[in-house]
Amino acid sequence: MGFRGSTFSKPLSWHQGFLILQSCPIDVISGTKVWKRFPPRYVIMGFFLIVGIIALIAVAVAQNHHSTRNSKYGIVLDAGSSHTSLYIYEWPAEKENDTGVVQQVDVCDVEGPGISTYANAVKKAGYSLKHCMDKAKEKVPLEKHQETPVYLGATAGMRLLRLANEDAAKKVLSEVDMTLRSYPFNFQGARILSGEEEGAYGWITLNYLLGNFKQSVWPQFMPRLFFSTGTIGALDLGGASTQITFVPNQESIESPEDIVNFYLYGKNYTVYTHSFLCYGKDQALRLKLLQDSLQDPLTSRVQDPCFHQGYERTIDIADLQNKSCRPPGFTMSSYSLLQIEGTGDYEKCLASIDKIFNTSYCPYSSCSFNGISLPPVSGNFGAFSAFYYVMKFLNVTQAPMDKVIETVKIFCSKTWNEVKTEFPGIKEKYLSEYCFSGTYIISLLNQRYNFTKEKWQNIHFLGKIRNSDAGWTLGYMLNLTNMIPAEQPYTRPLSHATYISLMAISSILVISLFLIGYVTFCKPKCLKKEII
Ligand SMILES: Nc1nc2c(ncn2[C@@H]2O[C@H](COP(=O)(O)OP(=O)(O)OP(=O)(O)O)[C@@H](O)[C@H]2O)c(=O)[nH]1
Ligand SMILES: [Ca+2]
Repeated sequence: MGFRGSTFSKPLSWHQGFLILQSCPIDVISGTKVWKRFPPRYVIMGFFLIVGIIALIAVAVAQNHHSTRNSKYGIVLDAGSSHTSLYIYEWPAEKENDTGVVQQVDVCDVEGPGISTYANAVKKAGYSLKHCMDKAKEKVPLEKHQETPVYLGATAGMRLLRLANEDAAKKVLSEVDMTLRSYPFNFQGARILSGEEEGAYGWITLNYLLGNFKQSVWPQFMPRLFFSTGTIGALDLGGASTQITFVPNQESIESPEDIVNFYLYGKNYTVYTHSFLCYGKDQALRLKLLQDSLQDPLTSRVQDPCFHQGYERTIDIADLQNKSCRPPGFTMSSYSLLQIEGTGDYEKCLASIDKIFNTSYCPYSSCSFNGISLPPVSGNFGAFSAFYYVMKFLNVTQAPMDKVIETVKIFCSKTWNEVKTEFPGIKEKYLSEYCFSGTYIISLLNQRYNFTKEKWQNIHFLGKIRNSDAGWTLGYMLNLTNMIPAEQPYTRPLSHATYISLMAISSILVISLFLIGYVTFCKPKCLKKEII
């Protein structure tokens, strides 16, 4: 490759060569091809700019590359009434106290039912967890095993077992404890959460993942009206219990036993939370079936509007008459099997569901049901677990309340054959109960919690937030690992990535402006004879 332009009568010094490259247009000849003429200084500018951008991208990538080297892990097992799930969380060790840095990296659903069903075969309770624990050993780097905390929290299923048979509950927990202790992690215990804990930790999870606890530094310079530092309420529908948790207007709080006070990131939160045992989706259905069977204690055949026309189910009454969850006015029935025949009628289903709630008395200015105080619901809510599974199936997670009611009404009126044909891949246990579940959710949210048509629009049905499942487990771990500081940790106004990017952009701008200014204002003359 050679250069053709001004002819050189004698060898050039490097300085003259540099001046030539800078100042006069030359032809770049490659082989026999003469490339387009263009001013070399633009070549130099472009070259430096490209090099600069590549360097900056490399810095940004290197800077943000998340190596597991400084990562920490935590494992939480959610031993629910219907099933157990194992969650693995990871976070950068150096950022422990920031909000929103912990993220869920894996979830394993344990095969089989919840651990409370192993009351008569306690060994299976521990054994059932092995597969997921073995997977966790592979997922968490070997060198981190010893420092990784493991927690098991059991919820309403075990609360009911403890009520019915405390000794069996203890045996199940000790089997689970023994199994988890046999793994190389830092086991921190297996215990039954209270309903209030389950509600409160679910609220913490939602607001942590949404970054609502972070008191942004900007409001100190900007009026608060530009930045909402509010929190979002939490609605959890499990199999055996349901929780409602939110920050109400302070003057509307009337039942101190439903209040939890948090001091997080330098701010006080007075949170209302209540857990309704026996009002999770599965137990509510059992309450309704028991209630229906009382209509005529002598007959064992019941027409049920919450199941589709043509659907039949035979239920063992003994199974229904779980000692802990019973409807008001319950009496033992004289027969052992209950035959259900579906009739598929939303309005009648709603009416039969109403009967499992006692709304005849309220010792407060406002109640949800069964004499429990409920301050007026206000603000945004995240609704997860079965609230989400059911609304997602019915495809109404974003729909207004009227549309939800219309959809459930139409779905309930379908015959069982139509439903099975339309949804061939759905588990029959779930598919047969969506009519009941959808109606139950409407009854609970609209009639019991008084989410009016307007307030319904503030309910966000969600399964995950930024890849982490909504639920109590993350909040539980954050609390037990002290990753939610009472005081607001010092945070720079800009995140590190934003700072680097801004620096990079301004450097490119400065360099470009300099080069443009140089090219524009000190136009070099073409090389005079005398330089050569
Ligand atoms: N339709 C549907 N239902 C589901 C799914 N997963 C769980 N469920 C049901 O939804 C209900 C709530 O599920 P979970 O939130 O896991 O309930 P849980 O934690 O076992 O119950 P609690 O101990 O009361 O919290 C139960 O009746 C489950 O059987 C799903 O993917 N689809
Ligand atoms: Ca649950």
